[in-house]
Amino acid sequence: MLQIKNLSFRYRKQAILDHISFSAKPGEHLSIIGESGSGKSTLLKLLYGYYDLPEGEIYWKDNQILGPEYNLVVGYDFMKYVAQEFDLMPFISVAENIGAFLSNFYPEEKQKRINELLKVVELEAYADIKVKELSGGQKQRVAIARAIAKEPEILLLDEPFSHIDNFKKQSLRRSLFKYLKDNQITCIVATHDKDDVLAFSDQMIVLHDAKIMAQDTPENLFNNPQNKLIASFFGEYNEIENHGIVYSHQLKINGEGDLKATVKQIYFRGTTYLIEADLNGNPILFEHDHALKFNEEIQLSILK
Ligand SMILES: Nc1ncnc2c1ncn2[C@@H]1O[C@H](COP(=O)(O)OP(=O)(O)OP(=O)(O)O)[C@@H](O)[C@H]1O
Repeated sequence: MLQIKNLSFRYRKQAILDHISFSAKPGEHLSIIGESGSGKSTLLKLLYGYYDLPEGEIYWKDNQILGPEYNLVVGYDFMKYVAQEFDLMPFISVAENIGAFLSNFYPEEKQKRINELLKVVELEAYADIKVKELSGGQKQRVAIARAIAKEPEILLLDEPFSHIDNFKKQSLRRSLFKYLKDNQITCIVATHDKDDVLAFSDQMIVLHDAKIMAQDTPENLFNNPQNKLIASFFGEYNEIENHGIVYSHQLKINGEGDLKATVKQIYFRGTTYLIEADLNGNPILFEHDHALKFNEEIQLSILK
């Protein structure tokens, strides 16, 4: 079990994290979300032992995670951290980077393991290419493969797919997160992307004003967003008098609906159109299966 007890941290005067506590079981997938600057990366660095803790404690099983004051070399063998700036060796190949920390004692085993990792991050075709010749997204995938090469017990991922294009992102995400679950590797992911969370996380933590604003399963937080910050992570939403937070997909055109609005903007979104309408002088957003006309009068009802 990963246990974070009463952790507080500041860089200078401003509190970045203020009495944070949570835990994660072996094999669990936990996401940390929050606005830019809310302390997600700082929290991952603290979990890794990158900084000394002024207050609070972090444990993995019976090991206390300690900072540079106690450890000559930052980090622990059972934990790997993939930062936003991945620290690779540019002049050697993708395969050599991935295998850099694997034992040379059994070369065949090592090659087999490298091939398996190349497959997880879908880089088989790039095995012999030097890392300096890769794009940012390809480098990110090498960094992930290298981090899981020695099967850590915990993997800390900071925006793991931020450099990866949409063509690759979906399948890579499924492949990596399935690999981590199958191998019972605890995974803590700092992310801005709901698609990293919804289908994969066992629990999610929302950081705001240096505190944990909410902690629950993605399903519960999605279904009952307690505030606008949480709703905005999941998608477009409205705040409607007497109804509270209503996602755009929860509004439907209905001749008997009691919300009378006028269409003002239409945005094509692929499977649906996002329509912005005027409701008593305030903008309201809803999804619809086809485009509507500018200034068309409509009636909406809420499906919750
Ligand atoms: N080394 C540092 N020295 C001083 N302040 C720092 C340092 N690193 C981060 N900060 C500040 O701490 C706050 C939290 O930063 P952090 O990188 O943890 O946020 P984040 O939630 O990961 O942001 P993002 O989503 O943009 O990556 C920010 O205000 C940032 O400016």
